[in-house]
Amino acid sequence: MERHDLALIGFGGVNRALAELISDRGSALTDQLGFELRVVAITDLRLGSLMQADGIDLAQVLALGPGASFASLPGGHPEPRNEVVIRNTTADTVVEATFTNPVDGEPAVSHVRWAIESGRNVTTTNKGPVALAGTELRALAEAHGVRFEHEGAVMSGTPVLRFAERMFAGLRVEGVQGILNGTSNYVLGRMEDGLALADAVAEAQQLGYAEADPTADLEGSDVQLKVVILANEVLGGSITTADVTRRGLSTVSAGDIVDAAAQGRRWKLIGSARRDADGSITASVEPVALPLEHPLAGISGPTNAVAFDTDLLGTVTVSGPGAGRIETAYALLSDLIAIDAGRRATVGEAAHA
Ligand SMILES: NC(=O)C1=CN([C@@H]2O[C@H](COP(=O)(O)OP(=O)(O)OC[C@H]3O[C@@H](n4cnc5c(N)ncnc54)[C@H](OP(=O)(O)O)[C@@H]3O)[C@@H](O)[C@H]2O)C=CC1
Ligand SMILES: N[C@@H](CC=O)C(=O)O
Repeated sequence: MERHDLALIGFGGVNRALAELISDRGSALTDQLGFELRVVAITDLRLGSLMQADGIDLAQVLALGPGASFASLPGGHPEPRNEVVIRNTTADTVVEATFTNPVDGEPAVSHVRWAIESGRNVTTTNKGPVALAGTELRALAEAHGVRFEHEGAVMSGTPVLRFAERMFAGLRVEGVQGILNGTSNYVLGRMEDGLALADAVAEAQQLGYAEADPTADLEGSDVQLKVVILANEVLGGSITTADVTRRGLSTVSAGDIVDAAAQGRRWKLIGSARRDADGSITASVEPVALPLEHPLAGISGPTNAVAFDTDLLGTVTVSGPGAGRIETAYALLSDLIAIDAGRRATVGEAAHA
């Protein structure tokens, strides 16, 4: 049985959910996938770092209480030492799930770069490296013969990037429009129910939907990153966040939400990108009061949806979870499946050469 050894960078909601999945499902998951997953390193800001080449006992680390440190375990250290761990781990694949920095993507961009430079595959749910350094990191991965996978960077575990790459290969996508942030969509819905903004945000944090700084969710910078990723990967653009105009939810009051409901409308934070006649891309993030009959008006809670405008099929809409710890851990699993499929294809090609 083939095995992938993993180094988890960041041990918050998403990477913990991946560890739980591996630990709880055990051999049933191995049988289902046709390969084994083993965690050999973990780093985290608070817990420090842990390297055990024979495999970490995930049940043991998942049971560590508040204030615990990896320093008390064999192979443990009180500091994360990300660069030391990433460059020296026995893992073949680095799983990056630290916080998304919407300004320059750091420290995650460096984590991904170190992993690729040291010949390791990367899977990440972190939007920073993909949106802000995607071109560089993809080229680096190709040069080093490793994979850079990031399905969870848009719409969490809903496999929208791979869907677009594979299913739209023979047509032209002219534009995308969607609800691309679970937290803000959840918050808007709860405010329609009469909850105060702060209470709705606290619920979204508790449920594991929100960013470390939820301002990124509410004020649209998280959606700005996702629009950049969709524009560059699906529309073939090369835009940056500076090319995406942005207005967030602070421009919508509780009164506006009540008024919209009375008029048969619902506020949604809409991200969009469109290829213009001259080939350039126009992109934006803004709250829009959609009429109830609009296809995106019924997308509620942490669910997201993206509508692709295509030349041959008209509009194709994909909806599904846009946030959540387990849902996002599934995105990492789907990346690991893609990494394993790539490895098998390479082995197969070598055997036929
Ligand atoms: N949760 C979701 O629904 C989704 C999340 N994502 C993305 O996935 C990533 C992880 O999300 P999530 O798990 O929810 O976030 P969390 O904040 O729960 O987890 C991030 C973890 O990384 C740790 N960390 C921060 N900086 C470092 C560092 N330099 N070195 C080591 N560890 C570090 C944090 O420590 P500390 O808490 O001490 O800061 C925390 O434990 C984020 O980039 C997020 O944007 C993407 C799609 C959906
Ligand atoms: N905070 C984000 C998580 C996924 O990217 C969101 O709420 O959508």
